[in-house]
Formats: sequence, structure tokens, C-alpha cells
Amino acid sequence: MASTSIRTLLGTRNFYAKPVSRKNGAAPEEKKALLGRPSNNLKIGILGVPNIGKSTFFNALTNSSVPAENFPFCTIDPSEARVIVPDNRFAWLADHYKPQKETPAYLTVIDIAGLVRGAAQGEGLGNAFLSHVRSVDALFHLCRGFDDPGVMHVDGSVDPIRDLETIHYELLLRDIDWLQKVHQEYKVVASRLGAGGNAVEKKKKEDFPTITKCLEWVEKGNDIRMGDWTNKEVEVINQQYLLTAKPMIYLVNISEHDYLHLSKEPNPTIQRIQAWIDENHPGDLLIPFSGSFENQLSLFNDTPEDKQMVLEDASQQVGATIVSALPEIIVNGREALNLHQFFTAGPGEVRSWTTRKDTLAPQAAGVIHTDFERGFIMAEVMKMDDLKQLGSEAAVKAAGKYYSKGKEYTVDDGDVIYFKFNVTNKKK
Ligand SMILES: Nc1ncnc2c1ncn2[C@@H]1O[C@H](COP(=O)(O)OP(=O)(O)OP(=O)(O)O)[C@@H](O)[C@H]1O
Ligand SMILES: [Mg+2]
Repeated sequence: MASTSIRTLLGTRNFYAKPVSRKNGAAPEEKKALLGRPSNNLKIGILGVPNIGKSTFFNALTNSSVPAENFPFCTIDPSEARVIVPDNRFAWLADHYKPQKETPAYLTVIDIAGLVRGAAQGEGLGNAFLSHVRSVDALFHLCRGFDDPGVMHVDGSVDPIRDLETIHYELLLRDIDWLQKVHQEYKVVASRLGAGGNAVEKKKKEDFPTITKCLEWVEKGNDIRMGDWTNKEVEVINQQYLLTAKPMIYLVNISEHDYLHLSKEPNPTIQRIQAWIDENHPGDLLIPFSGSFENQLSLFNDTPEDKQMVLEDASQQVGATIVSALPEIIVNGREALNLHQFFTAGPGEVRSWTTRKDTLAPQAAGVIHTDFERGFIMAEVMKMDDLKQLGSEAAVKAAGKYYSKGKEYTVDDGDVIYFKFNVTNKKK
């Protein structure tokens, strides 16, 4: 099938208009609200056209063995797995406290079926696919950069930019369709409401201008996440489950040879994709990896020494340091979800807890137990850097760096916290 660019499909529309800088419009005195819904179980989905290595990547990443065969739509139902997030701070704490139990942070990853052109109109797995995308909080957008005539491509040739555009186009079409329906509904309510109406109707009338603005934005070919929205607008957007609002990290699946020689030979495929991202989605991250290489490495997941030997052999062969790309991908996936870690640490357990950025101390306590939030008295906080530098909790205290923080304290990434609470006072 011949490739058709998004620009051609949308005719004269100003597709991929340069987005407004996300930084410039931010009101300096106000903290920017985050796109996305707060949840204790945030998930990141693997997205892309069929047969490009999504399940191979999922298996290597999560040590799973879902089918990853050489035919399109090998994956139909999404698989889900949790993967430990590498974190030096956690490792340091575990080493320092030598606890009976260690509980690291996890990232939940979902392997989604391949999406084809026309999905928004029901092609391929169509709407089922789009509803899987809807249920995740961020996306690893995977594309094929390996040239292997033995692995078929649904569009007949390897062309990552075309594939990226196919996916973006389908997500955008689905958002346009969704927003058009919501816009129509809110417009009717807004025009007949006058001063009356119930609370739900009043809210729709109030939200109507934001919905109109969002619709105009996506109809110009822009992703919602590239817009510069006020906090009030973000609240409205977060109620709409828009696909183009989700944070996205681009992953290019290249051949083993190309991966091993990345630092030595400029890779034209990656350069082309980077230029495309810079033009259309500035600021988004691109991480190359090799599904076939990671797949081989993952065979040694249970014997880390052997894995290290394979990496050392590969490094020697090519004269450059070769590491797995997966830790970087996991860490950045978490970053895209705007997640923070705080730690509780003692001889019983060292544990990494997950919150969204900008969480206040009582809500962070609530992640551990609702009683901690209800009866919150204070958070006793050590900064990870202080603890590492001074060497022990006692030394941190002696240096006056063991802080007592109240309800208004915003928990920082890497805080080591001991919560004080009293439930009986608060039970009314
Ligand atoms: N870097 C690579 N180099 C060569 N072959 C690869 C590479 N990555 C994956 N493959 C091969 O591509 C084929 C398709 O892989 P996989 O099943 O993981 O794709 P998928 O995107 O999950 O497909 P589907 O959308 O059908 O579920 C497999 O045969 C796999 O071994
Ligand atoms: Mg698959």
C-alpha cells in the first residue's frame, strides 16, 4: 500500500502547526496543573503499528513470555505486567538499613495490539484498540527501524515516519470525533440554559469554551498535550479521556548491529525520526533500543553475572560500552507519568512509595494507609542527599537536618519520611 502522509490526508488543513511553547505561557506565580488523572495505579501502554516488536519489547522489559511472532495482530488482548524501577536511592537505603523486607517501586506496562490506518473508523482492531489506549496514562510509542526482509510490515515497507504519522493521525481523529460529540452536546445545553439548570448542566455550560478551544486545537492537527492550557482548562481536559493528552516517549526498535554500533556510526534512521520529533513534537524523548538484542539479553535475567559477561563481550567486540536500553526506558516512563518516589526506611522494611508530583504530605501519607492521612500530625523528613552525605539518621539529626513538616508540605522526590499520626483523635 502506498504511504500517504497526514498532510495529504487532511488536505489544506494546517496539520502539525507549530505548537505554542509549553513554557512561555505559564503563569509564573501559579503551579501548572498536570494533564492526566491522579491514580494509585498508573499504567504505561506500548503503542505502534502491527508486527514491529512491541511484544518482544514487552517480554524483554517485564521478563514475560507473551506471544511475539512474525505476523500482524499477534497480540489481540492486552497483557499487563509490573516491572521494577531501577533506583540508586532505593538500593542505597536497602544497603544501609539491611531490612528484613525490600519493596521497590514498580511501573505497570501494558502490551497493546497493533493499530492500523483507519482504526478510528473501525479498521483492524479499531475501537477496541483505541479503548485500550484510552485506559493507559502514558505511552511508549514504538516504531520499527530495523530492516529485516523476513519480518513483514503491514504497509509493505519499513518507514518509521509513516508509521508514527499513522498512529498520530488515528489518535487525533479519535479525539476530534470525541470532542465534536461533546462540543455538540455542551453547545445545546449552553444555548438553552439561561440562568437556570442543574449542577451538571451548569458545569457543561461553564466548560463549553474550553471544549471549543480544545476542538479547534485538535482540528488544526495539534495534540492536546502540546497545548498551553490554564489549570482550569486542564481540569476540564482531564475529564475527557483524550488520547493525544497522554505523555509519549518514542522508542525506535533497531537491529542488533545498529544498536551495538550506535556510538560509532551515525544512524540515519534515528536522525530522521529525531528531526521529525523536533519539528512536530518538540521536547519529546526518543530512545533507541534493539528488540532482538534485548530479547537475547533477557535470556540471562536469572543469571546477572552471565548477562554482564554478554554485555562485556559485546562491548569488547565493538570497542564501546554496551548496556541494555531498558533501565533508561523504565526510568523515563515513570518520569513521563509525573511520578515521585518517597521512601520509608528502617530495619523492618525499606519501601519505595509512589505519588504524583506536587503531592502534599497528608495525601502522601494516605498512599501508605488512609488512617495515616486521616490522622496526619506531621511528616519527619530527611533529604536523601543529606542522609547519603552524613551517613546515618543520627548524623542527619545531629546536623539539624531532620525536618518536621506539616500539612502544607509538598513531598519532594527522594524524601525519606516517617509519618506521625493519631487516628483515634480524628475518628468522629
Ligand atoms: N530489532 C529486531 N530485529 C529483528 N527482528 C525483530 C526485532 N524486534 C522484533 N523482531 C521480530 O519482529 C516480529 C514481530 O515482533 P512482535 O510480535 O514483538 O511484534 P508486535 O509489534 O507485538 O506485533 P503485533 O502487533 O502483531 O502484536 C517477531 O518475529 C520478532 O522476533
Ligand atoms: Mg504483539
